[in-house]
Amino acid sequence: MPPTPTTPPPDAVIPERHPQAPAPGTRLGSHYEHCFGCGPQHPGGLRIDAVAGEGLDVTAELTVRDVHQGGPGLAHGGLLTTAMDETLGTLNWLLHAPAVTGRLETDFLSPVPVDSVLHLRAWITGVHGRKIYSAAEARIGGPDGPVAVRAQALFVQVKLEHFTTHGRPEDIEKVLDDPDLMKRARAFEVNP
Ligand SMILES: CCCCCCCCCC(=O)SCCNC(=O)CCNC(=O)[C@H](O)C(C)(C)COP(=O)(O)OP(=O)(O)OC[C@H]1O[C@@H](n2cnc3c(N)ncnc32)[C@H](O)[C@@H]1OP(=O)(O)O
Repeated sequence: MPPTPTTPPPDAVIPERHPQAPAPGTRLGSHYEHCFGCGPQHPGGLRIDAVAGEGLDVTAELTVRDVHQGGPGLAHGGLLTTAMDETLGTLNWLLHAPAVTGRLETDFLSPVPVDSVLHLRAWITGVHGRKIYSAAEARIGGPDGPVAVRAQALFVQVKLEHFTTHGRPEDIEKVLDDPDLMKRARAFEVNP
């Protein structure tokens, strides 16, 4: 496949796990209670709860439900892209720095029927300055099942002010009043 903006440059590095990264096997939970991808307080969200891997990698599972349909009985492509984005986003826990998706490329290799259990895996492919390169795949039915979706991403590390500057003021206020709503902010408050 030819290089794209999500292909790490030759001088990108594979960093060490951050000393405060969650231990392998740790459930990473939600970075924000109302996040569509992972938030337990979101009424219709995906509630992805990734698990830290041994290296710079994570795994997660998602059961495709009726409400995720695009075509009859099949998962919507945007829904699948969201699941990839969220799983890739949890890699930032391993580097212990907030980052947002700058670019996300998704390849849909096969249709994903409703009721499928998707086994998601994401891993870091390189870091270059503030740019974090990563890749992910979703397999149907098990960790060794057929690959249905592949993705490559470029996340850009940002300061927490990214959220306080750009977010809707009432939501920011709620987080400031109750930092438990945003696990990431709390983590950095405790471990700056
Ligand atoms: C609290 C933790 C939250 C974690 C959530 C993770 C899960 C959810 C994932 C998401 O849904 S995040 C939400 C969707 N993404 C966004 O809303 C991001 C919107 N975009 C921005 O805010 C800015 O464009 C961005 C922060 C990504 C970059 O702006 P900056 O002004 O900080 O940086 P700059 O534009 O100088 O770019 C920095 C580098 O990244 C490169 N870059 C940025 N965007 C790019 C892009 N789209 N494609 C390729 N390269 C890109 C850029 O070329 C440059 O490369 P160099 O350092 O080599 O010069």
